[in-house]
Amino acid sequence: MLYSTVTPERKRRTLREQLVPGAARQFPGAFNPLSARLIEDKGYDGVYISGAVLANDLGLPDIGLTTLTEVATRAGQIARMTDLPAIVDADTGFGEPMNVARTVQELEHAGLAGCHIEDQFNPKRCGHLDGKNVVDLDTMVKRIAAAADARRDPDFLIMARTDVRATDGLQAAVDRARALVDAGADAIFPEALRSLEEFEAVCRAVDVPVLANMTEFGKSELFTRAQLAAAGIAVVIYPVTLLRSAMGAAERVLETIAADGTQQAAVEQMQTRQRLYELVDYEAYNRFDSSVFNFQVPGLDATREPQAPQAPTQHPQP
Ligand SMILES: C[C@](O)(C(=O)O)[C@H](CC(=O)O)C(=O)O
Ligand SMILES: [Mg+2]
Repeated sequence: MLYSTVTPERKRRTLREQLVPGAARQFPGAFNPLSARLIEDKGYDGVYISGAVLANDLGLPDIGLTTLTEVATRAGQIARMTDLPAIVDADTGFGEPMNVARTVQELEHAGLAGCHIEDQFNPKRCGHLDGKNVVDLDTMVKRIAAAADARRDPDFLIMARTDVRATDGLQAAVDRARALVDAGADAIFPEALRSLEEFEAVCRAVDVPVLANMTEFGKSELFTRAQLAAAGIAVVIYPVTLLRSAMGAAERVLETIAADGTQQAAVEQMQTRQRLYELVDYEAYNRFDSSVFNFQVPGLDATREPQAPQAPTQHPQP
C-alpha cells in the first residue's frame, strides 16, 4: 500500500548482490510507476528507467532536453512504487563534473539504486543512431570520478556507459571501459555492440558487471537471456519495450474505435478493472480504512455503522 517499504539502502544492497557476471538479470524499462508494479508482479529482478522513455513521455526526443529535476522527480516516483532496485539513465550527467556530482546526490535522494552516465557530447542522442560524438577520455574520467566521489551510500551503483564502439571501434570501447573502471565505475554499459562476441570481449576485459542493452530497432541483435548469460553479462535492459508495446496497443484501439464506432472488439486485449485494482493494491486500502475505524474511544463509538446520508434539504424553487 502507498509506497514500497523497502529502503533505498536495502535495494542498493540487493542490486549489488544481483549483479554477478553471467547472471543476466533482466530489468525491463518502466514507463511510469504503475508499470514498475507490473514488472515486480511478473517476477523480474529490477526496474530500468530510460532517459529515452522519460523524454518521449513528455513528447520530446531523446537529445538531452530533459533536466535533472525532471529526471530525478520521475525516477523517484517510479522507484518508490516498487520493492525492486531501480537503475536510472542519467544521460551525460547533466553538465560538468560538478553537476554530475550533484546529479548523483539527487538520484540517491530520490531513492534510486544506481545510475549510468555516458560519454556522449551534448546534444546527445540514442546510442543506436548514427552520427554520435563522444568526449575525450580525460573528460569522461572526470565525470565518473566525480560521480563515485559524490555518493553518500557506498552501495549506490555508478555505471559508466561508453558510446565509443560506434565512433572508434570495439578495441577503443574495451580500453575506455577499463579506464573508467579505474576511475571508479562499479559497472560498464558498452553501448551498441554488434555481436555476442563483442559482449563477451567486454565482459572478459573488465572485472565489474557489464550491462547489455536489448533495445528494439537498434544496432544490437535481440539476444536471449541465456545467450547473454553465456557471454558473461550481469544485467540486461529492455529500456523502451513496455512503452513501445503500450503505445502500439493504444494506436490499435484508437483505430478500432474510429473504424467500429466502439472499442468493443478491443476490450478482450485490455487489462481488466480487476487486474488494474490488484496492481494498485486497492484491497489494502479498504483494509486500512476499516482498521482505522475499528476502535473505541470514550464518548465516541467509532465502530457503529455509518449513518445513512441525510436527504438533501429541499429549498423551495424561487
Ligand atoms: C538505453 C537508452 O539510453 C535509453 O534512454 O533508454 C536508449 C534506448 C533507445 O533509444 O532505444 C539508447 O540510447 O540506447
Ligand atoms: Mg538514454
